[in-house]
Amino acid sequence: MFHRRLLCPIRRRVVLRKTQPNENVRAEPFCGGCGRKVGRKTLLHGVMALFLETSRVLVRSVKDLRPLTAKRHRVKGKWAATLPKHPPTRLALQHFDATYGAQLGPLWPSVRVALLSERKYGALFNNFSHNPHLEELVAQGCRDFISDGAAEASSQPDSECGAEPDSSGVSTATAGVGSQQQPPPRLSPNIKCFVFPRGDVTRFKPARPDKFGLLTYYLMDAASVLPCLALDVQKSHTVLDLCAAPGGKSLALLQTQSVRFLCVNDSSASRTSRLKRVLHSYVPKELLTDDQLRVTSLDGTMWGEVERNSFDRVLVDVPCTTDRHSLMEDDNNIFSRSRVGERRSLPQLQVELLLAGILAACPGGEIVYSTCTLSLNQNLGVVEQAIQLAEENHGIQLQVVSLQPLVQMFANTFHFAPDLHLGEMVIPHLAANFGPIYLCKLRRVT
Ligand SMILES: C[S@@+](CC[C@H](N)C(=O)[O-])C[C@H]1O[C@@H](n2cnc3c(N)ncnc32)[C@H](O)[C@@H]1O
Repeated sequence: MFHRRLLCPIRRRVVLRKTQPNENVRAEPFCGGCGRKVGRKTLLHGVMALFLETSRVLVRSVKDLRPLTAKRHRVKGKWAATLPKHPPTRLALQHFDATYGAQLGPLWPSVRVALLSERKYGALFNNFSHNPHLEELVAQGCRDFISDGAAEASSQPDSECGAEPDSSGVSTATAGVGSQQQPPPRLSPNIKCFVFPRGDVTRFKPARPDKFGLLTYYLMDAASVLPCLALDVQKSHTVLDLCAAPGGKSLALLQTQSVRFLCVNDSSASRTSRLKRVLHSYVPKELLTDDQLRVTSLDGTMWGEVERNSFDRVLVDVPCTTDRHSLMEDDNNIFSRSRVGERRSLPQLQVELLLAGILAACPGGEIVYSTCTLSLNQNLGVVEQAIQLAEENHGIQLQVVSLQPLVQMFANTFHFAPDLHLGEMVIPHLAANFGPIYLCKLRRVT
């Protein structure tokens, strides 16, 4: 058996890998981490990605960049028998090339490289911990993108979207039915999410517990905070998080310290247990009492049968193709051949969940729908269908609330997809590798 050093542009580390046995031609290089073939083009992209990550040089010598050349072997290695013929990650990439290539056009190659590269995290600061680490984060070069965005927006003159600025310079407008003005969202000063600057791919250290055992920050895709900001939770609101596990967004909502009552639900029992663990690791016991928090494990599509017209705010963060995960991990991958039916029925499940969320909101209440996929079928398609079904089957009228003010506030932190006619989408970019996150806000008129 021979081993060669190889640079994997997907896992982006140099690995040792047994070369393929019984090959007498020049083999394609393989990634030792994920088992994928690595073409020269991808290899180049990987090198470029590494080059951008100047602070984290993983290439130890020029030899590392050489493609793997196979040697002759007589014995067939075991690994060949266990390697799946069609790894789900490769099926996912083929699927995305076909659909997103057409959808995003010239943007797709750069989004593709970013999706295949290491994602960037944000540190959601835990206000409930006795936290001496704020200065530490700032000293490392991190900045709170939320307060920075709000400060930048307040220093700008009136935005282009024709909306009224509020006292803090944040503004909003509605599109869709009636296209009326909306009261502007007021971002809670309590919610802070730290990120390293553009192009800086330094990793956060794992959060440490404070003297009471509460962790000081929660690492999550910083773009995942946007649906929580879009929800615009105000003092004394009741909030439902319909698909809540593992709990990053629930935690972000609690950080606002405005929620009077939060109901967190997830149909998966194991993920609900994880959600409870997260809440107990970040939130003091006295804030987790039954009159402030309810944890349930129900099928969210049935929520309308249980509790209607109740909540001021509803977050519907649905299960989706989780594009990044699908490209990186073969385990539990929705593109595996055994899960084709489940994947195809996702948009139907998403429509049912959004409709249940709409029914759970009170008239005048607001609903935010979000996913972590670039798929039009799972994003705009679902919202359009849910709006139609709400009207036809339940006589509920909805307004689409423009999120342009949020986009303008955070344009220096995230890359947003241009020209979406419904909702907004953060698209991955090598210099700011967050997302994908799609979000769309609806307001119940009746
Ligand atoms: C994208 S994840 C939610 C992530 C979560 N909001 C967060 O920020 O940590 C989607 C969740 O939906 C849950 N789910 C799937 N089908 C569901 C259903 N019918 N009702 C409620 N939850 C469901 C999954 O178990 C999964 O935890």
